[in-house]
Amino acid sequence: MTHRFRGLYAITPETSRHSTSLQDQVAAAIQGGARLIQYRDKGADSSPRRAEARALLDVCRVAEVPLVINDDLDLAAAIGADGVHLGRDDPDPREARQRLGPHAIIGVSCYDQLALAAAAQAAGASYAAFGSFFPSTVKPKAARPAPELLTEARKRLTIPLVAIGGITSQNGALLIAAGADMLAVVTGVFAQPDITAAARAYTNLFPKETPA
Ligand SMILES: Cc1ncc(COP(=O)(O)OP(=O)(O)O)c(N)n1
Ligand SMILES: Cc1ncsc1CCOP(=O)(O)O
Ligand SMILES: [Mg+2]
Repeated sequence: MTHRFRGLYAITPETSRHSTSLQDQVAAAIQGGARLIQYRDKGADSSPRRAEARALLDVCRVAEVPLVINDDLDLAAAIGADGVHLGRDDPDPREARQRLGPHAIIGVSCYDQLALAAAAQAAGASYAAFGSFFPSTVKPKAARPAPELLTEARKRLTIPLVAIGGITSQNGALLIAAGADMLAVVTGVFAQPDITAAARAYTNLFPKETPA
């Protein structure tokens, strides 16, 4: 069986609200092999966000690809999403685990800090995310770890490792070689004219797993 946390992790862009179009974009990313989808909307307006998240959950359920909600534990619980991604300004991972249950995906941002990742693992996180490894227009002020952080994290942690930030299909391979299980990407997938082809280019960076 292919590992659940291996491959492209596609994170939705913040665009004007056209939920049909966002659904189509996510479907295209899944078509290109995305293994995990995150709905990331930093807007304050919770009502359209709920509708959009529900619509994406429909797409993800049909494709049997998990949907994670960024920041908003209440929204994740309300729509029955597969999990939530939490950063330093977000709810505690222990609370999320309690609310969403033992099988939920609880992702935690660890920036450039191994200590945060160790704490996240102890708190029941499903994966630890590090980055931004490269300059990102989505989060220009993010911490900038070296890829070697992934190698160190691999030695110290047992949970899967997600790399994020300015990742392209050219620079992604070095992060996988350093220890990343997943590449989390916004621009390199969703700002491209052919989303499926763009997603496929990341998917192809991961060696195909042969059935046992
Ligand atoms: C997979 C993944 N990694 C990191 C982040 C960033 O989370 P956070 O630091 O909470 O910042 P916002 O995304 O909420 O602006 C993420 N969303 N996903
Ligand atoms: C949410 C987030 N956290 C660190 S970098 C980043 C944005 C990633 O977007 P992109 O893949 O376009 O650089
Ligand atoms: Mg956050």
